[in-house]
Amino acid sequence: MPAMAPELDGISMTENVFSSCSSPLSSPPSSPVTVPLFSGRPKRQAAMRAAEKLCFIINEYGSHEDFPHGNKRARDISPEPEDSNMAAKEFSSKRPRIHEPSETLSSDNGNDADIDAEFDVDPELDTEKASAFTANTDVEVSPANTLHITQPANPYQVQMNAQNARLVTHILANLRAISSHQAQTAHQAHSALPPYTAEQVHLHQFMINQSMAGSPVANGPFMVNPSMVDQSTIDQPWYNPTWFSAPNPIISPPQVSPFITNPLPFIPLAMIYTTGQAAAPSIGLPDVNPVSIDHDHDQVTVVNNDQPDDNTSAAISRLPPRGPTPIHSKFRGGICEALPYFKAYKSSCYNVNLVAKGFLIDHEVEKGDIFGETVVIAAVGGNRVREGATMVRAQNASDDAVNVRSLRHVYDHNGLIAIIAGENHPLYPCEPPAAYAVLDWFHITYMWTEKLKTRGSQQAFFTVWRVRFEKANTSTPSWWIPAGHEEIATPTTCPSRSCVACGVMSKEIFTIGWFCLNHNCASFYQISPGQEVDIDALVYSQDFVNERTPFIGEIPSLMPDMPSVNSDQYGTELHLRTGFVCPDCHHACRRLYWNTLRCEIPQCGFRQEVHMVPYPRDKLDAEVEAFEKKMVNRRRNSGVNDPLATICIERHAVRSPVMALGGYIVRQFFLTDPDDRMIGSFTIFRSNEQINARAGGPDELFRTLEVEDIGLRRNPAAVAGHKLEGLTRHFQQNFGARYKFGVSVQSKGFADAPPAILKALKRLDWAKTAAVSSATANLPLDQHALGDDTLTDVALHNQSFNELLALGYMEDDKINYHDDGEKELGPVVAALSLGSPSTMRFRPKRGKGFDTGTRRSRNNPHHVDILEVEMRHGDMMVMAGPAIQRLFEHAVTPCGKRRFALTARFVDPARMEDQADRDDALIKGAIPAHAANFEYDGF
Ligand SMILES: O=C(O)CCC(=O)C(=O)O
Ligand SMILES: [Fe+2]
Repeated sequence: MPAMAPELDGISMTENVFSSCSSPLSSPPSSPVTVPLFSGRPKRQAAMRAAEKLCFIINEYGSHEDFPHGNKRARDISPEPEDSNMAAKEFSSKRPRIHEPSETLSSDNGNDADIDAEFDVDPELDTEKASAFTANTDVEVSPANTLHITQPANPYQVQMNAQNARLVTHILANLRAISSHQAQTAHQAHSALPPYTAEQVHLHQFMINQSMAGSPVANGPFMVNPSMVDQSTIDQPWYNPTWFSAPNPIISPPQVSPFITNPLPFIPLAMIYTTGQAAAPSIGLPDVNPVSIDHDHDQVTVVNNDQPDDNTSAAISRLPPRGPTPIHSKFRGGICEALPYFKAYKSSCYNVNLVAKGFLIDHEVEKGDIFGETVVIAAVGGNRVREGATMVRAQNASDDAVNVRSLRHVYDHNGLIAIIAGENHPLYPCEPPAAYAVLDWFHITYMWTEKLKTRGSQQAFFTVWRVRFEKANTSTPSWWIPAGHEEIATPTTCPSRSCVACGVMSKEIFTIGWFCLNHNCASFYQISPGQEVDIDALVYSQDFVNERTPFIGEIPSLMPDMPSVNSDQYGTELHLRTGFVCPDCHHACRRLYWNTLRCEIPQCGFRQEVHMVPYPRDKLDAEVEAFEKKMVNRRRNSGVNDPLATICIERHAVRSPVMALGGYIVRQFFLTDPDDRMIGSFTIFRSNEQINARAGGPDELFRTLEVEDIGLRRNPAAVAGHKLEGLTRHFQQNFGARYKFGVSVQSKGFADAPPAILKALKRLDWAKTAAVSSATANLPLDQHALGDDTLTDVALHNQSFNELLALGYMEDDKINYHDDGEKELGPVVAALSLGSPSTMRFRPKRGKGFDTGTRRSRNNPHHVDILEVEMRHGDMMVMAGPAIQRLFEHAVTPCGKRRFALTARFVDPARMEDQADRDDALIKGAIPAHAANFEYDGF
């Protein structure tokens, strides 16, 4: 087990300084490297673009000669999310010189738009980098579909076609990862890494094949040097020798053994080659998390920087942990939803009012970090700066950074903090039992600043804060230490001394002797006056590592209480909306279902009903009263004197007079395009007590949905199945034809829908007809010809709805800006609001030519809202005109603890690509005969 290697480059194992990463391979690939891909039908454009991208990345991230030892481009790896696109954009701006043997490479089936979309090509971009690399690069496409990519000393041949474009992207990601490895190993000790298991190889092949789905696999690229495979694993029942040599690799689901926690461990493609030569695997320490999730909104925004898997440490085999984890999770969302002491989706430190509560240690590790049995040392602060296409930790840590202040508070006040370990921590002492596992409660025994070298630079330095955590309860064994590998350390005391220059006390933490660790002092890192410490020579002293400081105080349980409804609660309050730790298997679970707590581990099967208590009328009234007060102020401040809208830019939301339709008070707004042409209508139907109280009306529907299980659940909205999977913030159940809107929601046919759903559908059908007819009547004559051509097409607008999406919102849930403009959708969308009041806002999309002013949000300028409408219990709204969805986006924010929205659309089977989908839509969208009992008359 590499982490246990006794002596590494003069650093003893008890010091734990970077010991786990190394290469199992020694021989560099011979030159030229051949990256054989698939042969098949040539597609000139795709091949050329892929070649360009390859050239760019090679140039940017290191040549093949770097692979085994070089680190010249190491700082540029693992770009921030947006940067993977940037790289693609940069490479495409200037093309390498390309020689085309025209006789064989006709672009008969080329589709540039598709290819550009695939590579995020932006031909406008021009950068110095791109010109620098193109100057040195020649690409030749040979008649045999082989690309010869020539740079000084870097000849490549790539056989490719249009279909393997994605695979090329995959390879490029790996090339970068390999550079990452170089950067790290340059600083790290080397020891033999166990070879990959046969299973891991197979999994990787499977993953590549998945990404190649649909392409003709004529000549498989997957040949693995048998010396890289752990021979003892190849006689496992799932082993198939053809994985390692077959020209047509098996495409079958991998059989995941229990010891691989992530179903698709990421094994660097560079180990799969045909030359018989080995390249170094990527087990480096990526700089940044490749996927970032914005959880502030209901629809999480995930920016995927790389392959959705950064499981680079999967290739390291370690001993199993000695004991079970107190709490573990497959998902970061599970940890954040279930644990009160860690709710940081992006940061490593979670604080409440500047007091740190939980700390995540994962792949972002600096030299000198420790993951030990009792002591954990981690770097914090040291802001990242952009270096080329990458963010690197290079700025001095600020004393005022929130994380630093929050940790400092725990240190100063002798508090406790929970540590959670991510599976990619390169120093994980055991086989990580889960993507995330709670270690224990720790206290902070020292905080100091250190000087580190900027990656890839011998001269540049930056300071980080460093925190030494010590396990609070040392009488219980640490589960993460494999049995038989317990520490044998005699507790010591680390000497400390005050600095004569600044008076601040520093511990003597390094073997070379004492020096000042206060980065604000002139003597910082001066071993003697004027003499700088040699950073490369720094090794923690035994006295420092083995120092033990008993924790005095009570140590709470790590296990949070199960959410349960008490007498004064109703089931949808914020604190009941959280995840939970499964009492049976201790998996930290997200709250997936509206009225059930279900463990996310299928084999566990834990399930507990949540008793949803009907939300009392007086509570709803109180919500409306508070909402009303807020809105009155809003209207006053925005200068809008309208009983239904609080924001209204008249130019883009032209108001009709207030009307009465059925029993409702109705206001219609015509939304306009940048040239002031009316392109759609938005109609709000204000309900009243009489309408609400009628049989089959909103009161009855609300009461039914409150207690009936209609299947509401949250669904993955981003990187489904990945540990960073993002769920929608609200709960959904679709009825009728399936509505594909980026969130994967299954649909129940109307024949199986509860009466409440069919009743709502009939009401919405009525509202649609009423809204569209009055819009046609209200639309000024001179706008008929100017507007979107379908705006006045009543027949088109009158298609009966065949789909209804039920949304459930608990306290604080919402739906962020989006459009309902999927290509299968008809031009009208109608919704019925039940329960807590809410606002619905519209704003122009970016890049559509609107000039309404912008609002800065998280450094992203967004157009301001042009319309904000209030929706209360029983109200209905209708959006009509497809251009509304093309030009505007809308968001809904409920202001209360329980709201349902029932939104109906027409999903056009004729516009579905797949016959099976068409058939399904026709069957599920068919309105059953008994729905005729629920016809609605508008009162
Ligand atoms: O919650 C609502 O009222 C509307 C939801 C919505 O915009 C949608 O379902 O697309
Ligand atoms: Fe919507």
